[in-house]
Amino acid sequence: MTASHDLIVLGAGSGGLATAFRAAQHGARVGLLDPAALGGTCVHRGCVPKKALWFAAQWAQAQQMAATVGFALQPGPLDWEHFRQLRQRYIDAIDERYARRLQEAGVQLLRQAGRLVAADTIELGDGSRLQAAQIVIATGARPRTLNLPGFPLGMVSDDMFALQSLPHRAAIVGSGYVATEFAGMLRAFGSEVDLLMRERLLADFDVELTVALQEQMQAQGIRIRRCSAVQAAHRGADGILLDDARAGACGPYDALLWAVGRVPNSEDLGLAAVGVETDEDGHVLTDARQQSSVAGIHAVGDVTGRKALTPVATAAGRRLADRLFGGQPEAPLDYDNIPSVAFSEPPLGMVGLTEATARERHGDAVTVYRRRFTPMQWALAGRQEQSLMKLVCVGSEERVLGIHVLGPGAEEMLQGFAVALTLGLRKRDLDSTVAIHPSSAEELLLMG
Ligand SMILES: Cc1cc2nc3c(=O)[nH]c(=O)nc-3n(C[C@H](O)[C@H](O)[C@H](O)COP(=O)(O)OP(=O)(O)OC[C@H]3O[C@@H](n4cnc5c(N)ncnc54)[C@H](O)[C@@H]3O)c2cc1C
Ligand SMILES: NC(=O)c1ccc[n+]([C@@H]2O[C@H](COP(=O)([O-])OP(=O)(O)OC[C@H]3O[C@@H](n4cnc5c(N)ncnc54)[C@H](O)[C@@H]3O)[C@@H](O)[C@H]2O)c1
Repeated sequence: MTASHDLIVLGAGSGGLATAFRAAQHGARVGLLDPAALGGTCVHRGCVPKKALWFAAQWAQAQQMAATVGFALQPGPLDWEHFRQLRQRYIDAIDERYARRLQEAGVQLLRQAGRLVAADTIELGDGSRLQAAQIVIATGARPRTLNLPGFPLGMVSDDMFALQSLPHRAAIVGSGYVATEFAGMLRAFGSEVDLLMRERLLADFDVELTVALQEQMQAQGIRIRRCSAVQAAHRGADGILLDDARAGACGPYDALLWAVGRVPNSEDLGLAAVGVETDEDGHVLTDARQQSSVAGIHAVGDVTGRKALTPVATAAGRRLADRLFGGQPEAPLDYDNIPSVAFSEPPLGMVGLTEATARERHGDAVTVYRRRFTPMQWALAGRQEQSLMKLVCVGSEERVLGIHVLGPGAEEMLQGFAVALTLGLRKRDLDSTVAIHPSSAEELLLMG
């Protein structure tokens, strides 16, 4: 069989699309397979619909604050179905844009699933075969399900975006990104929210900021049950009930969200038969250049189990395509300096190392600066909560290893600081930069 393509990509989510576009830019003949809508999790079940809901939650709070500061308006509930339709229209337009751009780029799009039958051969759902010297697995991940009684009574994050009305009483199991974000959003819309956490909130973030976030969430009325161990869910006369081995009986609830992590879409890809190694959870094992255990087969994005973020999948795919088809030297992704924001209420962002990781690596050479303050817009509206910012530095030069921000604006503020940190930012660079005033971001320049 002669090669039909130079590159075949399985999955048209963030990672697959980025790889396909970049490879086509370099002149490669690219085949892109996906049986589902273009854009994958991020566009249809992740970042985009989530951020739309988060904006709506911000507007719900802005209504309250506007009324407090003297606007003659009566804060009202969100017309959930109207907003869902607006959101869907926005998402449909993204899907259409991708289809048009793929055509313009000369990428052959096949709306089918594929699986490996040899190191250079993909079999499609209809039994036809494609061949290419380079294959990229970008099949993403899906919500984890738990094998416990009554699990189907609850929803996973995908289902949250199809909800037709706001649940009055909601339980959320988990303490990662999805749990924290939905807890904040549902509470902002007026739901009663119980958050049942097995581990600490947002375990990848600096503990000092997650403790501050947890306190603010509790002050907003979110009931947090720590060290939870949910064993079963069942339906009672007035809603869903949970059996928690530590917290006891919980509920009743109108809605239950299992936010207990994600598992890779790798089991139907024929990986074992061609020798592609996976870890015990099914993530495709890759080296720093996205290469799997089989020459010519690569993987990017959530299926690899590395940081499961859209820009990471995109960056990995682009670098891989540059290396394979652009003749560019290897530039492995620096996983230490990936900025990330949890769209909690308020948002929590970080780039670089937490204080704990910095101390593990550098011991007493670490210096920490922090600042707590009430943002002006909150103070005006009578809110007492404080923003918390933290710089983690190392050595006599005080190179900045980590920047952490909890508070309004964190989600926009951190991107520029992430550039500086990547370029080797030192504390004195912040000291000598002229601030923008009045702003929250200037506090990062005024520490110490
Ligand atoms: C609720 C939620 C909110 C999130 N919010 C954010 C956020 O704010 N910021 C952020 O950076 N990240 C966020 N993420 C994470 C982000 O969505 C993922 O990291 C990103 O979508 C991963 O991209 P991917 O290309 O690896 O996989 P995906 O986007 O999942 O794409 C995989 C694609 O592969 C296809 N596929 C599967 N099997 C096959 C097959 N055999 N053949 C062909 N195609 C196949 C699927 O149909 C899918 O379209 C969020 C995730 C969730 C769940
Ligand atoms: N803002 C963002 O960038 C954003 C938002 C959402 C998701 N994401 C990405 O998607 C990934 C998945 O998010 P997630 O929140 O589903 O996963 P996560 O890995 O962030 O958190 C999983 C949570 O599930 C809990 N858990 C696991 N098994 C459990 C059990 N049996 N009982 C109770 N709790 C259990 C863990 O304690 C943890 O709190 C994230 O890691 C992140 O990379 C990013």
